Amino acid sequence: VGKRDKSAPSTAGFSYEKWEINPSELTFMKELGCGQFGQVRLGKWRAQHKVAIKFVRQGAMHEEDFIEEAKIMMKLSHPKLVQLYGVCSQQKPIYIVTEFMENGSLLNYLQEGRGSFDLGSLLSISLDVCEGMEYLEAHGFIHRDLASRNCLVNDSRVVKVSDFGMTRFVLDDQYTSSSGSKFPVKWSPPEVFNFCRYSSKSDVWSYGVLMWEVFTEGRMPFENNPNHEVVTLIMQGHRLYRPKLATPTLYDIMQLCWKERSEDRPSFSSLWVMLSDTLEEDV
Ligand SMILES: CS(=O)(=O)c1ccc(C(=O)Nc2cccc(-c3cn4ccnc4c(Nc4ccc(C(=O)N5CCOCC5)cc4)n3)c2)cc1
Repeated sequence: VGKRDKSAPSTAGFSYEKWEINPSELTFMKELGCGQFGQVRLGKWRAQHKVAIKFVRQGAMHEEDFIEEAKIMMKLSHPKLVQLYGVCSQQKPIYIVTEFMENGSLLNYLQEGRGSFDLGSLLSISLDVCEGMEYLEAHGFIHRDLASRNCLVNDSRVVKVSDFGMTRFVLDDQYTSSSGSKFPVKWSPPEVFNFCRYSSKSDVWSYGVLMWEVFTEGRMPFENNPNHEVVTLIMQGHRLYRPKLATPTLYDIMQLCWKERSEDRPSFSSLWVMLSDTLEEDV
């Protein structure tokens, strides 16, 4: 096993591949909630490192495909991405072990803190997510379900992107089929809800909706419209309104993310420059 970052759980055990964690080195603590794959708990690795542990329910995931992909995902490392530490795949259910984020989902954090955010903190949240996505874009990695519910907040109030690429292993077709009740239509561009054509530019569309969630402090996009109505509205050219807390410049940036043609949308790297430039303007 190559030299590993001491802070991240390394397998060390001679009998484990470097993406495998020895389950006997994990202790389980409080439940954090339930996700698409099942229960998530706080845990400790080797008695001192706090970690989040996902227990993958039987029948919820394409497990072999995921284990294969985990080797690649382990290599994706960035301060604004929730770090995958490894998997325990020698038993059922399998475990997915990641860095722990004390303040939970960004959506919950926005809703609980509604009324307490200033423009600077909302912009800082948007920049954190943009930086994580810029790294994925640079590595040709598509998220496929970017939304505030899939971002997490740590105890230093840093926001990180989570569960990137994981939708490819979901077995629930209510979630994977674009007509399914759980498909993220309100975060999807036309080329995705019509043809499932995913790209970093479809992630940019979702990022625009995430910015709308941030500046509305966790409201539901198109809250009075069911998914099928949103498909029609978007195809007719309708878009989300300007959130009160968003300056016209920030709303212009959101609208660039919602250009109908994916090639007309900005990259995450140019989004980062545009957002950073508003820092001077909004002060
Ligand atoms: C994109 S996808 O493939 O469909 C997919 C999406 C999501 C998931 C998934 O596992 N979701 C999921 C569900 C629950 C918890 C997690 C989840 C995952 N994590 C990874 C790192 N840290 C966490 C974490 N932290 C939490 C969560 C809740 C609290 C909490 O109780 N709070 C109350 C008091 O105020 C502070 C917050 C605290 C920390 N929660 C992840 C799985 C698959």
